[in-house]
Amino acid sequence: MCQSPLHEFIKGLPKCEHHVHLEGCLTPELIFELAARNGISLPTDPVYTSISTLSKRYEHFTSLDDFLHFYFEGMAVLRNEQDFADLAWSYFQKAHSDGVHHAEVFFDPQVHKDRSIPYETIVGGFSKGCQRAEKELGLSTRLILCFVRHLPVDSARGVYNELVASKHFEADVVHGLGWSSSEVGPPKDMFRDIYADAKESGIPLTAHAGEEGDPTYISTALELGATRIDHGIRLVEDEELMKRIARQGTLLTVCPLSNVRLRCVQSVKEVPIRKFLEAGVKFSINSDDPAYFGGYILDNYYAVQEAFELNVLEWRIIAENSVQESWIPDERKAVLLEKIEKHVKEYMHTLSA
Ligand code: HPA
Ligand SMILES: [Zn+2]
Repeated sequence: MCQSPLHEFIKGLPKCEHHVHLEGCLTPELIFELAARNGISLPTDPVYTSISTLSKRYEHFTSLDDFLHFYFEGMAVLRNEQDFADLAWSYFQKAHSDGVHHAEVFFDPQVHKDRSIPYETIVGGFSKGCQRAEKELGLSTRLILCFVRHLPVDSARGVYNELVASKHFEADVVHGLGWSSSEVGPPKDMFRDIYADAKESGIPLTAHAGEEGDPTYISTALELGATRIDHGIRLVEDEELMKRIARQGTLLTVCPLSNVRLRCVQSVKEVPIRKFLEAGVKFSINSDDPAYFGGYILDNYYAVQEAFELNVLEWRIIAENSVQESWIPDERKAVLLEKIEKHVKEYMHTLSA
């Protein structure tokens, strides 16, 4: 629990989330529920004995790849369109209660297609969840199709071709592309050709880089056309690149609790929040895979507050940058900026009352 006097202010602060994997919202409870619903046997590994043994295992990831093993294994319980819709809806409800007004969410179609789930089932289910969140919770949402670096490029190309054929980008069903999964190992620029095609079609591009990998992973992502960087914490190791990112206004989508769980840092205090603020680097604070990393977006905001004791002005900058760099029309940005201003004013008023 956050002990800061700003606790209530942070809770009510209008938030945008830009870095959350819908499959990373698959809690142990939901894994067991969907396995039963779909008649799927869970792996024989004893960690799948119960919800609590599985939850306990999540507290001891040794690296990104150690986590990814469980993340990809857990997804096997998702079979039908309704499973995907229910998973997305479970995330949006939680995000809404944490003060999220706009959410840009990743999904990994290659991994599901690898298990013979059709592209239409995956996108159909997740977009149903998005539509429900827009209608019932008033959130704006964006689906970001994420390529994975541990599978062959041909598999990514196959999914990209399905996106093009479905016209889901033109129809506002899928709004952007990203890449994720194992960072160090596969070629840094493995999606060069796909990103070049997507850029030509005007599709917004982001990329996981600088999480475990050094800053050259970030510069490669920028070279390939990414206009946003997911994680990016190792940017601080390259002064010049950091200045360039600040100058360009490129957003980093930082995930503090993820960085601790995956041992990229030892504690949230090591996440370069202060350095980014001082260097004028824009960033948002996000949950990444909340079902695996011990917290949703508000837990990440609280963890940052405990570690850095930010003031109201600093939180306002973070919240406003999160809106400004969202992939939404200017009218929606104006609505969200106004909500932030109102929230700050009301807080200041309570202080002076
Ligand atoms: O944090 C992450 N990094 C890379 N790939 C991922 N896929 C889900 N979460 C992550
Ligand atoms: Zn991620």
